[in-house]
Amino acid sequence: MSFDLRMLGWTDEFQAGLPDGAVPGRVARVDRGAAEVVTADGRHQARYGAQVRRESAADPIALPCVGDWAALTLLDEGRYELARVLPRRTAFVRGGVSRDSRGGLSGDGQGQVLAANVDIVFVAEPSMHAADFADLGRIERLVALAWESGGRPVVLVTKADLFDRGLDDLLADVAIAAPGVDVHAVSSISGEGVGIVRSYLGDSRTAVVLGPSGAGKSTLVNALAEATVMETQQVRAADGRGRHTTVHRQLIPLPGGGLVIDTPGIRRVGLYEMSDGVDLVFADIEELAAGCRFSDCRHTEEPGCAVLEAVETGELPERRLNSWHRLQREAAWMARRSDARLRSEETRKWKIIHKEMRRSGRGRP
Ligand SMILES: Nc1nc2c(ncn2[C@@H]2O[C@H](COP(=O)(O)OP(=O)(O)OP(=O)(O)O)[C@@H](O)[C@H]2O)c(=O)[nH]1
Ligand SMILES: [Zn+2]
Repeated sequence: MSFDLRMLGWTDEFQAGLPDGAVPGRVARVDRGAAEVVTADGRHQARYGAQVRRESAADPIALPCVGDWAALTLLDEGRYELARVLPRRTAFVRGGVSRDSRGGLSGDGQGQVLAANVDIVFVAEPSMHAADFADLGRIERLVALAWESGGRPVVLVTKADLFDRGLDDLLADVAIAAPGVDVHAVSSISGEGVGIVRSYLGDSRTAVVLGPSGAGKSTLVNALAEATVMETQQVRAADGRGRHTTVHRQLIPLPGGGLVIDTPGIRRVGLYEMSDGVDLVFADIEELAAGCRFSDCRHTEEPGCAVLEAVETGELPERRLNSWHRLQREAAWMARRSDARLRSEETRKWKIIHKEMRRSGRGRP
């Protein structure tokens, strides 16, 4: 089997970062200490070289992940070694990482990259979910994550065929929740919108599909792939197998061009904490907050809260403030749960707050 590297997303930019004599390959799956890579002449298992082992021991952010482009060295025995990860264009990172001033990633030894070099982030939100309508707050959260990754978010209102009361109104609401982001209605059953989704994957771009369980992600990927590359809920229910036992392909080339990355980590990515992205999505609230009397105002019941005032006057939809509160709670919860380092910081913060309270308490008449 042979592959045209360009069809796998190889660009001049990556070519420029390839050391002389190295063979380029794209990571399709990772295991401990080794990766499955796709090169121009097929699929190979490649063990990590000394540099990768050294760098990733210091900071797991340097570990190869699905979607990475790698420089491979051909060993004598015809085997490949993964010598180096080429600079990532975009990355979904979980925990402990921030972007530096140049937009690059700098880890603190805690982060993990879930997928790399993703160009398009489809945020799939079902128009109808059981008896519920689309959840605008969830769209905001996933769009925030998409921006944080460096990829371009596109919102897909899925299962559009199930929605029988004013889809245009719903799409208009979604557009408000995701400013500056394209929004499309999609039905994998009727085929509506599937062509539009495909059009984003021109020039061999790489996409992920984020969204809650049951949003129709697998069904959509199967429609794009024109084949069953992923098991949908129906199939899983039918054969009674556990939902997460299925081993499916993680880097899926589509017949019409473009690729989709799907890994268990990416599927759960919506649960992870986020910081910068939330600020971007809630720039309106951040701006209003500058007018609050207290600089650490939580916009709940504080006197002189400019955000609550804006809700009262109708300037800020109350739903948006509620979303912001929920995101703050979730982010704090996830951070507390997933990161012992943050946990100790949290303790320290509360110690300072309590000390501060005692101090100001003493100062009162
Ligand atoms: N009516 C309708 N049903 C759909 C559509 N897309 C998916 N479904 C159904 O919705 C259910 C869930 O679809 P999946 O594709 O498995 O959803 P998923 O987002 O991959 O779910 P997880 O794998 O749990 O994350 C299945 O029963 C699908 O047949 C659609 O466009 N219209
Ligand atoms: Zn406030």
